[in-house]
Amino acid sequence: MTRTFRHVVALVWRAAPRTAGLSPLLALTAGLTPVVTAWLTKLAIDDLVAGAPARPLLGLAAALVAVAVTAALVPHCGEYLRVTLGRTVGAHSLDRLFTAVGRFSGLARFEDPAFQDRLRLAQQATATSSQLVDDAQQALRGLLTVAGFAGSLVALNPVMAGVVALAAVPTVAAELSLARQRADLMWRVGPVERREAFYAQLLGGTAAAKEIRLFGFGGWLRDRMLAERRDADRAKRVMDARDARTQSVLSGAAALVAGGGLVWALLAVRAGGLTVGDLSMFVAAVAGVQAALSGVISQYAGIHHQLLLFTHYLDVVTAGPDLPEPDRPCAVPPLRDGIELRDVWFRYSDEHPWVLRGVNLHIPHGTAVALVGLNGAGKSTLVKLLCRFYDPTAGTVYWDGVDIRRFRPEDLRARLGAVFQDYVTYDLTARENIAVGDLGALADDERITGAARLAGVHDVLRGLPRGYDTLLTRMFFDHADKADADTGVVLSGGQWQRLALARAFLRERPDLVMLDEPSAGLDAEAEHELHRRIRRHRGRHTSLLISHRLAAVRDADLIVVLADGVVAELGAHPALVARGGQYARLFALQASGYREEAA
Ligand SMILES: Nc1ncnc2c1ncn2[C@@H]1O[C@H](COP(=O)(O)OP(=O)(O)OP(=O)(O)O)[C@@H](O)[C@H]1O
Repeated sequence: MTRTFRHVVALVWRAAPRTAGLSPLLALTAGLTPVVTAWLTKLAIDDLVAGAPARPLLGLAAALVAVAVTAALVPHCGEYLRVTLGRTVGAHSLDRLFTAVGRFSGLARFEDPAFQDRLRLAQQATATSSQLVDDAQQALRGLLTVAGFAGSLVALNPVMAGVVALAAVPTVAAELSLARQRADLMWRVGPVERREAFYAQLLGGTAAAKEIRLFGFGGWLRDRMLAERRDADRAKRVMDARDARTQSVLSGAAALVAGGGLVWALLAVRAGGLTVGDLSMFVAAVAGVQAALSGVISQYAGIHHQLLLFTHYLDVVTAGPDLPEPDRPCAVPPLRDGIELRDVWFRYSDEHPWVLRGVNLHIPHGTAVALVGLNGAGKSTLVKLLCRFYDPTAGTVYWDGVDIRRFRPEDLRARLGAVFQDYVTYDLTARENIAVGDLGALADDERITGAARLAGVHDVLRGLPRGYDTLLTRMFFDHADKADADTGVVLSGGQWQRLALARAFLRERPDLVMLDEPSAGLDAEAEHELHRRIRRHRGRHTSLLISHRLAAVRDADLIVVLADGVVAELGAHPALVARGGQYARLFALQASGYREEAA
């Protein structure tokens, strides 16, 4: 916690040094105002009782007015500073968080549920950092009030200071214990609330809307969501009851101690040991210290909770690289000879089964290689290894004879083009959906339309209500313009797939293009046309095509059949058919399907 606290202070200081410097000054002013008011009141009462002349009295009254005006203004300035500081710190920490996330060049960390949980909590920390600033400021202010009263009382009458301290003890003890319990509760309830949010998202989002309605399992999800909510509420109710009980006992005890103190002070005034002004100071100090302390302690609870969230934030921003980085990275040369996988073994983690069990494969430069195999054979995994999203568990991938671990991942990826099986449909305009393949082309109409033409989607995009600048989502509309078709459209599955292809084609002259089932969403005619275009575009570049439709890969220079984690068959289509192995069997099966359809 101390480490986190130090980091948070440094973060706040870096984000907004001037505002961060001003905040304690305001807290100091706000914290000491009640103490100064109590002092001035005590002095005025003592002067009154002693029958002092009007001038000093008027002076004290003027000072009281000035302090009252300051006390009225400071909270507004403080609120403005607090909100500003909170926003600046929030934006700064969000920037740092996602800069750190962007540095993770592999995928394994993102697929780890514990990391996902941590990232969510870290994001929460950045979103609520203004609360942390607020709590810290309020706590500082409360501490100053307590210290001011305590110092004044010690100077005035140490016995009185002792009585006030005694009045504060039950408050401190109970509030501290409650604060810890509340922080613990938030921690325990967090995962329950996240599960509730997950079910709510499924029930209200578009992703599962079709299946929920078709299969009718909305009620089942709702029950689960409500069960999570009930669990969280039950835990909170227990805490609320404990809170109410403790607070009642506490308030009673504090009132008793304060009342006892008051009796003692009254008797002391009567006996001449204290002045009437001292009595007013005593009353103000007891009330001020008790109020400030209970505030400080509830703010402590808030700070504790926020610091816990920031611990996750720190874990993410200080995490080391997820893939080993080369000490002296090599430049990635243009591919000349080819890519070689030598005895590559891979599994997603020690708990997962082996996916690749010693793959040996040479992808010669300038050839069209097709990768085929049954579901789960490891084809997409192999593509991900070529992009270095993971490192092989054993074995090596060579790029013109150089181990790809000696390159910076971003340099290697700059030479690749790919369409993944699970390509993304971005809720952006058509132009932006293509341009994310190479943001330098965002304003370059020729390149954008060229890529779209190649992917066979240009006519569709040109015909949209706002052409390439049409938003490809109905997500961001408010109620007022939802009937206006110009505000956004939804594409078909095949059209989206072509858009993803255009994104990959945008990158100029990649050394290796990988297409993982690029035509799965296309009709047969469109698929044929697409492959014709890809072949034309490929020119002398190396390509790796994954497809379950073997007719689409028969023209490849080299067909690789992946089975049981190894390369089971390798060769051109005629040779593989002649060999009569798995490829020949699958090809015959698919061909007979088409023949039957034709018949
Ligand atoms: N991120 C992952 N974490 C753990 N296991 C994974 C992950 N991705 C894939 N797998 C597993 O690895 C194996 C190979 O998956 P992969 O997607 O590479 O197969 P594929 O040949 O592309 O299959 P398909 O033809 O169905 O697309 C499968 O058993 C799959 O469950």
